[in-house]
Amino acid sequence: MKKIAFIGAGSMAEAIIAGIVKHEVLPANAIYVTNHSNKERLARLHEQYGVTPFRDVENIKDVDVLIFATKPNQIAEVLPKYASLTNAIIVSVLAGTPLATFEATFPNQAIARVMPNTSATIGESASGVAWNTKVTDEAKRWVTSLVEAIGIVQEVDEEQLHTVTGLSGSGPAYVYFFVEALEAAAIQEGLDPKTARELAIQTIKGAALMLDETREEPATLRERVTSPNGTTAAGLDALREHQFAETIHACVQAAKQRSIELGKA
Ligand SMILES: NC(=O)C1=CN([C@@H]2O[C@H](COP(=O)(O)OP(=O)(O)OC[C@H]3O[C@@H](n4cnc5c(N)ncnc54)[C@H](O)[C@@H]3O)[C@@H](O)[C@H]2O)C=CC1
Ligand SMILES: O=C(O)[C@@H]1CCC=N1
Repeated sequence: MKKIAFIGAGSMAEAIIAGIVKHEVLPANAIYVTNHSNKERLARLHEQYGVTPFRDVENIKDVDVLIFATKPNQIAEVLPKYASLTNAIIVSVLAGTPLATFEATFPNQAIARVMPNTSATIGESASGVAWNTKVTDEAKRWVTSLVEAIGIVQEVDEEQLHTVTGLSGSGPAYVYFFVEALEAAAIQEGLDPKTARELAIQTIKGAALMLDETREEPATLRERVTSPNGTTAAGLDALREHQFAETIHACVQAAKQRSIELGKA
């Protein structure tokens, strides 16, 4: 039986654990998890998902896949503790941090850099993956099956992971921010909060499902909503006047740039 271990038990680790457990990729007790010091959080993860908390590397010496999910600035302190686990496939979900950082500790091992997002919680992550040169077909298959359990995955060059982070790693937050703004605007323009929330959620959900299920061009779907000289045209004109596309470009570029900086820290 395969055994995997998470080093770091924060939002991203929990989202991946939730997805893996829900899709029964592995028995929950074959998923080991540790964190810096928060015992209550590990106990809660055990209660909620059935995963196995651990403190000592001895408990996971036969682990098949080791998933690093600490913050980028915590990894230097963490890596030496796991240097003895030379049989494990290494997976990192850290933003920015290059494969080379992991290769310094695990020079002969298969290593995958994965950039998931928190929609992994419900099996809807949009993930990117890049591999090191030591990766075998079997390791690729294994990591891919884990990442597919939490959503879809696109293979990219390592350098492109910075852009993937700016698009889909951080992307859920942009969508939530958009919904916050949409709701606030609707409330200011006369709706009550509950009605604004329900309509905003269903609008995002319906539009996302239309994109996914019809596979039509976003521009085609947009045009179908937009009657000549109608309400949507007026709304879109206001977005253009306020530099919507330029704002989104600045957003993705800033997140990409921050990923590059995190990788150099
Ligand atoms: N939150 C998100 O949406 C996404 C996060 N990521 C990446 O995932 C990683 C984790 O992010 P979050 O879960 O949001 O952070 P977080 O702060 O919630 O979790 C970090 C975890 O690392 C643990 N940790 C710190 N030092 C440790 C040590 N010495 N030994 C063992 N565990 C230690 C902490 O106790 C905590 O459980 C980051 O590198 C981030 O770039 C990637 C994609 C999306
Ligand atoms: O904000 C961050 O740095 C992490 C990486 C991608 C999403 N959250």
